[in-house]
Amino acid sequence: MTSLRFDDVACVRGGRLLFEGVSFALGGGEAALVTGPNGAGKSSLLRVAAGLLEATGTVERDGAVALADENAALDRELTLEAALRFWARLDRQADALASAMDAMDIAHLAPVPVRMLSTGQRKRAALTRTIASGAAIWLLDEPTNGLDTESVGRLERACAAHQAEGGIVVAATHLPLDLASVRQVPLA
Ligand SMILES: Nc1ncnc2c1ncn2[C@@H]1O[C@H](COP(=O)(O)OP(=O)(O)OP(=O)(O)O)[C@@H](O)[C@H]1O
Repeated sequence: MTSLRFDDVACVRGGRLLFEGVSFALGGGEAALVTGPNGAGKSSLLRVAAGLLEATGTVERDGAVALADENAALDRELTLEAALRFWARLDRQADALASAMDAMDIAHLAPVPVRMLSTGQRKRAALTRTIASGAAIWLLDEPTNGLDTESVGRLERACAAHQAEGGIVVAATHLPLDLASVRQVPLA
């Protein structure tokens, strides 16, 4: 059963305590919104959840994790489709790519080199990579940054579908994001 649990988690970065006493537990179908001012540690919390950053306390995850942050890691010289296909093959999810591209409405951008994409298009591409990953736990860092209203709706529907299939969504954001079965994780 997919799950993500933080119990009394604290994180120190650059000699500074970012957060402490963070506890929450998510099961399949549930979501969390991580909020707080600039520098509060939202991105750091997602990296802790992904196992990329050390913290004290207990972090338990059951399920594969996909982190969508500002580093989309898409080859700028490849076409969008080729860049996404590279990751989909590695994730053994080649069959999932077309529907993920449709979900974020980027199929028409398939032949465009990644370096020519606009900010919002690049963001939609990064989210497509997560949607196509097959991972049960999505960690989304400022996922609506740069997205137009329609794209925010598309992302919300993709999250709803993922949760309906038993997935978990954790989003760090300053902007509203409508997620089902959501709890707040405020960082001071
Ligand atoms: N590699 C690093 N080494 C040391 N300190 C870092 C490192 N990366 C980030 N920090 C610091 O950790 C703190 C929290 O950063 P983080 O990116 O997690 O905050 P955030 O809440 O996501 O901020 P924002 O709302 O601006 O995106 C900041 O003070 C930042 O300078």
